[in-house]
Amino acid sequence: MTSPRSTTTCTARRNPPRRAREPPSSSSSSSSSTVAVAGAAAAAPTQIAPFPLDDLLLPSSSSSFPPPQPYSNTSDASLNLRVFLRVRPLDAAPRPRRNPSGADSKLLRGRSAPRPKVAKGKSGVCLIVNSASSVTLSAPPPLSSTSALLDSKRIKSEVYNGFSFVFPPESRQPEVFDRVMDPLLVDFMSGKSSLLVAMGPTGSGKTHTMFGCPRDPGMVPLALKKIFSYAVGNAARTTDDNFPRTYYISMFEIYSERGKGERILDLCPDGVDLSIHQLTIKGLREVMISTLAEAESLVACGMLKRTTAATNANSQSSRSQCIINIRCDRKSLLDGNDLSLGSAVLTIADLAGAEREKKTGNQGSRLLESNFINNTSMVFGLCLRSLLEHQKNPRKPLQKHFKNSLLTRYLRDYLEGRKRMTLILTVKPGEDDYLDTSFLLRKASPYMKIKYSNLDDFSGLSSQKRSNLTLICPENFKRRKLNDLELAVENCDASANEDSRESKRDIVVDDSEKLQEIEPSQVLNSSSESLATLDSKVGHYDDLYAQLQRVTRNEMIMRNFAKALWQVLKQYKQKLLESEGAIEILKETIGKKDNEIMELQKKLEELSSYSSCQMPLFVEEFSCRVDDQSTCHATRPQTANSDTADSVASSDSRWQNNVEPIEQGSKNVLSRDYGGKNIEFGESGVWEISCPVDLTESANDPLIGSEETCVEAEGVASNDTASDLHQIGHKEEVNNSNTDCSYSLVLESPKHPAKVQCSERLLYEPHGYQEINQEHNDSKGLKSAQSESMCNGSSKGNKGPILANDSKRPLGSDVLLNEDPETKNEFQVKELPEREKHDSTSKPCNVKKSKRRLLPASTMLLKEFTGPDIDTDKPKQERPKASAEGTGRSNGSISLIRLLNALPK
Ligand SMILES: Nc1ncnc2c1ncn2[C@@H]1O[C@H](COP(=O)(O)OP(=O)(O)OP(=O)(O)O)[C@@H](O)[C@H]1O
Repeated sequence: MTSPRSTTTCTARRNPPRRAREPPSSSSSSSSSTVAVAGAAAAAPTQIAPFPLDDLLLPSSSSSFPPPQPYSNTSDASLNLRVFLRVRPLDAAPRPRRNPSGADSKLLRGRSAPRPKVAKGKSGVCLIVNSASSVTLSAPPPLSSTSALLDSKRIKSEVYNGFSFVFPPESRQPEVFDRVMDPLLVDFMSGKSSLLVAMGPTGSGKTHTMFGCPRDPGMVPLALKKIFSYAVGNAARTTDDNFPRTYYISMFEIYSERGKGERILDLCPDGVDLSIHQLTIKGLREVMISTLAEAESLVACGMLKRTTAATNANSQSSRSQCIINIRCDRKSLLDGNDLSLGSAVLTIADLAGAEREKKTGNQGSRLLESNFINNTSMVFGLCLRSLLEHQKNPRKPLQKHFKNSLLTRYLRDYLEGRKRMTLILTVKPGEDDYLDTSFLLRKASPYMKIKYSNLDDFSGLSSQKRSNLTLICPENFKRRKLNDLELAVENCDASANEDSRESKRDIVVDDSEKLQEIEPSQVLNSSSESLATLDSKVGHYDDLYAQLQRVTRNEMIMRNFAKALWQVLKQYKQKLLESEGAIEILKETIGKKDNEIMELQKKLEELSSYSSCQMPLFVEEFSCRVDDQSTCHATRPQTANSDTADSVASSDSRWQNNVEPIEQGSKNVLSRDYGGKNIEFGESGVWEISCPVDLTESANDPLIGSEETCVEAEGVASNDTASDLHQIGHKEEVNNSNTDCSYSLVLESPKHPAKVQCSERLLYEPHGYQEINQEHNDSKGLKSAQSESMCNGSSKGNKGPILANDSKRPLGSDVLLNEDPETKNEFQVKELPEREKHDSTSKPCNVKKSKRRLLPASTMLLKEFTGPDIDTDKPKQERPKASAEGTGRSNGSISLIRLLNALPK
């Protein structure tokens, strides 16, 4: 640590040294006191007399403002961030400075400082101070008629209020000091760290406010002056505070040279480039000061060293973020102990002002500096905005914007709300400055809503501790360990009463509330220890108390976390139980299904026993019986080569050809079509129609049983309807030998001829065909006619019209069979002209396809047996081919036989 005297001979690195001027004093008395202070301080030791808080709270002599109140004494526990606004005088145009010469002037090397451009004829203002906390910002009138039109809908003026105080242009530095700096000083001397930041566009007066000039000193010189004046004043007094304070100053700037990243420069004499680690800057010199003169000299050297340059907006524009730290350390020197009782730091930051390239006219490296300055300002604003949003909605995480610049990394504690900060915004009220001013006010005015409710930066002085023990927290207790503190307590109080100490420690550790109840006077009376010793003990109890609070807070956090974890585990357990219940139900269902499968397998095994039996031959039968007992009966014979699917197909065709009208007595069957499933009745009467089994359908799929039964009737006469043809009943017959089966309908056609669509498909495994016998049975006399099945060679694939030319038909009628190209199985039956001549009673009919398809129960049952492999709705071509092995019989067919046997007769 360099002594202050050695630092007075500093070497200005960048800016040439200014001519030292006597700092002006507000009054002659203060001036004389300053001199006296300097003289006294020169002879005084480095430790400065204690700082009485009461003196600070006295009305300020330099102004008529009410006495400053320390922020921490405000009744509002969650004090908002204080945001002051200072409006620069409009006519305080920056005076162009002479170009700094010499090697120190790196930034202005090789060119003269440009004169700031002063707008001509624009003397209007855009900012008006309404009250002590409110301003109105008005947009300047548009320059052209076009922009006037465009801007006509814009908001002309905005009111910003809620500022802690608005300093009008005519306000003086001491007024600003009283409002802004004095309360900070009170806190600072009370052991609380704080930060004052000046923000604003370039040339708005930040540096002027913070540092001022020798004739008009700013916040820093005035603060130093006040600190040392009180220190010296109290040194002459007798005071009960035996702990003198020591003050240190450190200064540094963060700058960017030619855009090569951020750098830190120690502004103290002989300072070098530094680096930042966490919140501390490695190698930063801290100069202990004991007099005001030393402090002012040190600050002046630092300001001369600071990087500045001339721009169009400011002849001496700051090109870096400048930070000054004033630290107050308090130590106990009693009993030979050198024990730090805590320290507070007052940080003052003068940020470089945001710049617009258009205004500053910066180019080259100056433009790169502008980028760095604007970027830092933006990051600083982002940090505050994030803090505000986080406080509004704690679910929003506090963004880590501070990582993006060295300045914000250094000020992290303040930007995350752990330490108190004060903002002073500086603006220019000119119309030309409207954009800059508007931007700053819009961005920074919301920061007033930032609250300080959880500060962890309290370091105590003895007087403060005695009055409010619960608020005291050491400045740097984070860096201390509990064991060290206990050891320090023992060292500093070797002569203290052991019992008293133990009891106090127990009080602190066991019950913090009891500690608050201890009156310092009682402690003093009951103990022979000196006040200083007691204070040191209390300070260490505070450390313990802080540790205790931290442990308690951690315990609460862990407890809440455990509770939440327990709830989650309970929910998982409940879900697990539900899943186990569902698994049990599924197991039961599976067991039932297994039983059913077992039963079905047994049935199938029984059915498979039929496989050894000889499969009866196909019998296709068509019978049509009328009410007068006459029966038309057609039987298809078994063909010789019916073991194959082709033979079945051919037999199908023959059967189609075999469809013919049958005339029986007065009842005339005009036509019937097994394949087309159309039967037309020429006259009224009661008809029983027995639809035979369509064995041809079974040819391709032996697994399919009774496929469908469609019955539809409608009258053919013009006025008839389907209701004229009544279905009286039906029956299904299957003989015991399973060789034939039929589905019979009893229909009544009382008035007019009608047509009936009727079909039943019972699918057997093809085995063979018998000869077809057509019989006509009549109760009065048996008329039988046998005919061979006719095959005109058309197969299933034959799509052309088929002329049924069966010479052996009883009535010798020709029927034209048109194969439906879609289904290939349904045919339309039309009578030939010869048939019309032959039968005068016949009428042409309009054959319509069946529109209603009914699945018989047997089909559905068969589906149940055989499963999804059987799909009767599929076209025949898609079904699996039947096994050509005529001897074998599939399970489906066997199941079908059993089903048919089970049908009610
Ligand atoms: N309140 C004021 N009263 C009188 N003069 C002022 C006031 N504020 C600023 N000025 C003058 O305006 C000029 C620019 O001020 P200053 O250098 O402080 O601006 P700045 O905001 O620090 O700019 P930059 O960000 O570029 O450093 C200075 O010459 C200063 O004397």
